[in-house]
Amino acid sequence: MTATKGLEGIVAATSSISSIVDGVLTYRGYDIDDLAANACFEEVAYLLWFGKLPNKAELDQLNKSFSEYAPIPDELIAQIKLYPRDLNTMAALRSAVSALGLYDAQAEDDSQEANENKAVKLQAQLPTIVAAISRIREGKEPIAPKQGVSIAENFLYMLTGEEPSETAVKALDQALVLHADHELNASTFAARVTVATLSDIYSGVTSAIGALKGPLHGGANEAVMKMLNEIGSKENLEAYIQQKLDNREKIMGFGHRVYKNGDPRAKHLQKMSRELGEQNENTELYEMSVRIEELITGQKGLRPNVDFYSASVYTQLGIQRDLFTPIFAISRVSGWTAHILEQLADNRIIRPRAEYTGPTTQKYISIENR
Ligand SMILES: CC(=O)SCCNC(=O)CCNC(=O)[C@H](O)C(C)(C)COP(=O)(O)OP(=O)(O)OC[C@H]1O[C@@H](n2cnc3c(N)ncnc32)[C@H](O)[C@@H]1OP(=O)(O)O
Ligand SMILES: O=C([O-])CC(=O)C(=O)O
Repeated sequence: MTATKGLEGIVAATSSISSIVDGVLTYRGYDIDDLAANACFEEVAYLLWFGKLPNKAELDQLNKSFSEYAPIPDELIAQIKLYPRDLNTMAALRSAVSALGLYDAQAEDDSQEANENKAVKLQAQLPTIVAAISRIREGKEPIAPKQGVSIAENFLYMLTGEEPSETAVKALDQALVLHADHELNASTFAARVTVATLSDIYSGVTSAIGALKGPLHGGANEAVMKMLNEIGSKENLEAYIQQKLDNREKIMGFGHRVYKNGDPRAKHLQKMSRELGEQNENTELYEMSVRIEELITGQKGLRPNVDFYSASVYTQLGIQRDLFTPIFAISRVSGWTAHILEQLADNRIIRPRAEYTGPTTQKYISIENR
């Protein structure tokens, strides 16, 4: 038995949700470029869960369910108020989603119907939880979700209590579409492993949030912004990057296990970053990002992934850095739950083997003789 480090190249599941073939990403057979240009996030969530684009009545019904489920239990808000103010937002989200399951009477109902309903609930409630965490840690009261508006608009509204601009809603909506699913990435795999033991959907999503938090995965978008902040201005950029390269440090937001010739989502986020900069009449963050890309691609041959330009996009939308990865989760919960449903529809426990490399033929030594 020989292990493959990081399971590189191992095909560990069949899936009909999303695919990456020759650098082209599709959700249920629809090219991500097509969806990014034309679909709203709610349609994409429906597509991921149910395998087809919704018609008008189906989308209206889904939006109605999102509005109905978006409020979170008062008990959960009370718990979030007990979290430390200097919390890590992803740790708080992980804890809150785990607790959310306690307040769902359907949590242990493992019928397909109940699980589909829980997927919709989780999608509706994650934005409310993230906005509540953000406000409560600043000593503010959470803002109740609005009825009848999109997930992107509602989230931005719940952060500040102000009506977001049409540009901001459109940009966030497109970012949500781009982040919704990505085949067997680490967090989705974690979700599938968890529910494959026939554990519940809240446990699966809690596992996934824990996996997404790390800087080698979803946490990279915050790490990119930290780097841009550390660089500070264009004048410092070349020396900063060169030093990182000389020290053989990783440059966050670059490289990918599957894409070796570029992540198809990055160009959309790059365009969004440029357009937001032009509208704000300040393109410095965008220009710095482009220069970093030139240097890293030029010297290392590495291309930006989805996390690289999302950092400057979210910052230009006025969103705080430590909400970037929670926003990723707000989108990806659609994909996680679609994969959970798919796993459960044809389940087998996921239990690979390990190649043992420890000592052998040891004999027990009594404690006095050690
Ligand atoms: C949503 C997402 O999860 S997208 C990914 C987000 N993560 C990041 O942006 C973090 C930075 N990137 C990385 O750490 C990696 O590229 C990963 C985790 C994305 C992929 O990891 P792997 O598939 O294991 O790639 P691996 O680490 O084998 O990279 C191959 C080589 O490129 C180097 N490399 C990969 N990414 C980077 C990077 N961002 N900066 C510098 N060097 C890098 C590696 O050090 C390795 O070099 P070596 O062969 O000399 O040791
Ligand atoms: O697929 C991966 O390994 C990481 C990624 O880009 C994602 O989850 O969107």
